[in-house]
Amino acid sequence: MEALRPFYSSYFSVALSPSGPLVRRRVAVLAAAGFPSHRYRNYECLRPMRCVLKKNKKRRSLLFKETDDPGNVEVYIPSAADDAGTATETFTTIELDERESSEDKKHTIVQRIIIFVTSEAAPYSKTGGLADVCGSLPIAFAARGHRVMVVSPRYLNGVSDKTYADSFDTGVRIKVPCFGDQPEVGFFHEYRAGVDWVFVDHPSYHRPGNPYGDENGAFGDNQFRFTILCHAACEAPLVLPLGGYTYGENCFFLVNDWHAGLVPLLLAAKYRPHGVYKDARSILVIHNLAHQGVEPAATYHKLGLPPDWYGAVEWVFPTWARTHALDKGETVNILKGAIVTVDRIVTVSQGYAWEITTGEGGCGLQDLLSNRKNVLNGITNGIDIDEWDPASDKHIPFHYSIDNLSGKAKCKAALQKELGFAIRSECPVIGFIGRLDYQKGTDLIMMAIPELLQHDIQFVMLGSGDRQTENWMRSTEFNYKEKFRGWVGFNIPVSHRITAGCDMLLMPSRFEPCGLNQLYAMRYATVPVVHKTGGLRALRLAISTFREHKASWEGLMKRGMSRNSTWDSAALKYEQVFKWALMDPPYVK
Ligand SMILES: Nc1ncnc2c1ncn2[C@@H]1O[C@H](COP(=O)(O)OP(=O)(O)O[C@H]2O[C@H](CO)[C@@H](O)[C@H](O)[C@H]2O)[C@@H](O)[C@H]1O
Repeated sequence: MEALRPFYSSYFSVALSPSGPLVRRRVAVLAAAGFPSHRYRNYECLRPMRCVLKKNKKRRSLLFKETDDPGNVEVYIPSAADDAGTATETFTTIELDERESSEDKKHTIVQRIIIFVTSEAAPYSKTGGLADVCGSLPIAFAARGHRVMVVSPRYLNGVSDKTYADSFDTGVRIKVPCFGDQPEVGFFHEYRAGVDWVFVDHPSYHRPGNPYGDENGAFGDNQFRFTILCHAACEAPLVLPLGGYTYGENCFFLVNDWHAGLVPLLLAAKYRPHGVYKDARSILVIHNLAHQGVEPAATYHKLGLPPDWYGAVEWVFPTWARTHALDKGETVNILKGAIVTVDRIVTVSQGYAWEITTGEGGCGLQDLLSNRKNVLNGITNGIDIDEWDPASDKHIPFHYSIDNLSGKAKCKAALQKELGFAIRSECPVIGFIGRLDYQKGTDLIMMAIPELLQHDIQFVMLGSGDRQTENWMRSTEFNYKEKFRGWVGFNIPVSHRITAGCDMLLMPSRFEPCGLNQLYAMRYATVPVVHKTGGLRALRLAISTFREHKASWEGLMKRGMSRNSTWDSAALKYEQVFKWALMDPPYVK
């Protein structure tokens, strides 16, 4: 019996084993045993088997023992009733398929240990595109053979609670030294799609509203909430025995936006002086530079950093940006601290990587970012093609594909009906989905709507955020019942139905680090109209093309649909960045 190990821990010996063929052999055993496919990584060589396994949803534990014979592995597969798994006599010897050993040789990806730190990750928590990226890129990495953990808060607000239902309490509690105290946090865990989803638990994450605020505005203690997230994320790889093994120190931290920005500072100031994380690397992923985590300088001592590290986060606003005569402009800026300590920086498109080094796009940080140009890269986001697929989307009433667009017309009619518009195929339906703020150019829509609604169009707007814009949406709907619907709120199924049912998606963003909605729209044969091509003037051209040049319009729809926006090429580029990060010693030793 001592040779037996429960499946869950053996899984991670699979994942961590440096020996390729052995890894493949054990994974092949899991597949041959009919173990649900989401329990092991999506190695290329298993694809043929996965089709069969998808039907087998039954959860069973699996024990195995190694044999000296390299061709065979003995596995114990208890029946459901027998799940305690104590009998040893039911071992079965499984011979490995030849196909797999030959495929082994092709698998050349270097496995990395990757820790995402993020304030939101879909489907658990979402207010925007950050969640989409942190919900799907980790899965893409895991599918490529990396060991991946995503650390985000466990927000309980009565609405999202059910999304955490499959996570369990690891029982691990740690105290994080910050804010003049030792707040205790717990860790919940779910293993899904090859990724360890780790949820940091603390009472400050349990309240109504979204991750950052409620109807009264941003939460006043966000600095505290994300400081404990960063401390907890640094501890997670060291203290959580996920599947029996901790992730360990030799990892890559992918820190997303300012909420995770304290991580590289903690690695440099708190851990490395004590010999911990000496070989780890951190990569800052900037989704949106407009938010930097700026608070009064007096809050520095709360962050849990040594006093002599103040300079790293110190940020003095220029005189013109100060609010009153006594304001000295002295603040701490978490994102700035990350920029000056992190090993590498990635933005979510190449264009944005350049923009943030300019006065127009740098949000005050352009000089610091320019200084780090040699480690700054842009990698365009991909999209989750399982979640956003018009051929199988569970949120839309009819399905369609590039070969048969008839379902799209039905989705349009269904949307018109749902919104209370006249069901008219010849009338262009234009949509907008997004946060209602300056970045997304919603004020431009507000200015243009009276003129736009002179045309024979139907316009639907889904979004929440700026209170004034929300009120404007309500009153415009009241005044233009036939032509305008304002859906105030955050609703994922509605966003899918709008994406599928509209002819055009309007995105008059002032700046867009990458933008996901245009990628989703194209995949749904919905033509995006964006600011850069002439903004709302381009919309008039789009409307006349829709009406008068049906063949060109269909060509546009199909070209959009056939665009490859999967995560594969982005993941490959991130792997290159990992390689580069290791070529240099840690930026702050
Ligand atoms: N009211 C609502 N109801 C339902 N769903 C809603 C919604 N409002 C927004 N969404 C959804 O939220 C996501 C927003 O994606 P964006 O790319 O516009 O991201 P955002 O600007 O938040 O993030 C930043 O990060 C992303 C990711 O890197 C970058 O693409 C982007 O340019 C950058 O500004 C989409 O999935 C959209 O459908």
